[in-house]
Amino acid sequence: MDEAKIPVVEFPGELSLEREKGSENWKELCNKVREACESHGCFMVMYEKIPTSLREDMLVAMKALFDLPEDTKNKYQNPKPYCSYQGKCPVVPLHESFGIDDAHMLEAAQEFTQLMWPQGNPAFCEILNSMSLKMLELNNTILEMIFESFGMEEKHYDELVRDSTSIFRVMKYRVPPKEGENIGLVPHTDKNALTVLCQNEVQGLEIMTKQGLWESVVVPKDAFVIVVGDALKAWSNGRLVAVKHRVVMKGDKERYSFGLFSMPKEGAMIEVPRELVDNEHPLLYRPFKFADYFSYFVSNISDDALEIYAGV
Ligand SMILES: O=C(O)CCC(=O)C(=O)O
Ligand SMILES: [Fe+2]
Repeated sequence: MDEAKIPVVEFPGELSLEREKGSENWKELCNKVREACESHGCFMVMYEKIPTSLREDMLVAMKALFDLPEDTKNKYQNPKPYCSYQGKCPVVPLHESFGIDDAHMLEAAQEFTQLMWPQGNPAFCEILNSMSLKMLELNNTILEMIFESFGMEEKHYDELVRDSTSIFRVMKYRVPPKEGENIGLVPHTDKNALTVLCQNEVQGLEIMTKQGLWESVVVPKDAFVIVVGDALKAWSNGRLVAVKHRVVMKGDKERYSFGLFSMPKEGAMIEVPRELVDNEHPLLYRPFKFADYFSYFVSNISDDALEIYAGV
């Protein structure tokens, strides 16, 4: 299998949004980000504002979480689809995950930690909370860059960020059997707006090219992978690509990954801004409530859910 050549964008260490905004460097960076979302629907970011030590702490903390007894992990139930603890799902037997709402808010991180460790685990809570906060900041920065590059009014960005919520997912993929199933996560597009992913050193993420071929994404140790989801694809009138991806396990090491999934709030509408419709880009999606689309997807799992549900 070929290795995917997805763009790598370096965010300068001193990237301070307020200071850099409007500068030529900043504009160049914004264009790079948008172009990557248009051509590939994903890219990698080197982002020094999340220190290596925090990433390492997160991976150690996650291992302890997944090492808890099955009964304890099963206590985590969340009414949102795909968020409750998922252990032995027959479709993806190697996959285990938790989806935690708004873990960047201290109370949410505390509540989750308390459920898993009734005797307390302040270190876990602190790591979970600060990692999700920093990943949410990165997510919002990238959204802002996309808006800037489209030359759109700031009010759109404000609306999008104000009307969004996030889920922090922690995932473990078991070592595959020598012979037999090695799929870690089935092919899908993310339904949310934008995803920021991070993983341990075990590779396995694959993306589908526009030609329909699978390519492996080799993620460098310090990189974050950014993935465009259906909500952003629809909002951008199809200009940004919601890339199809999956996880395939090989070798004899467990894979751990975690991701920040930002998405429109309950009740929020996705509507293509007028600026993104013209003769060359006729309107592709009608306005719709994200939550309704998500419910539609959950009950009609289909690769073309977005086109069927919101296509004009
Ligand atoms: O584990 C990964 O790297 C990818 C996870 C993913 O695609 C998802 O949870 O939607
Ligand atoms: Fe995904």
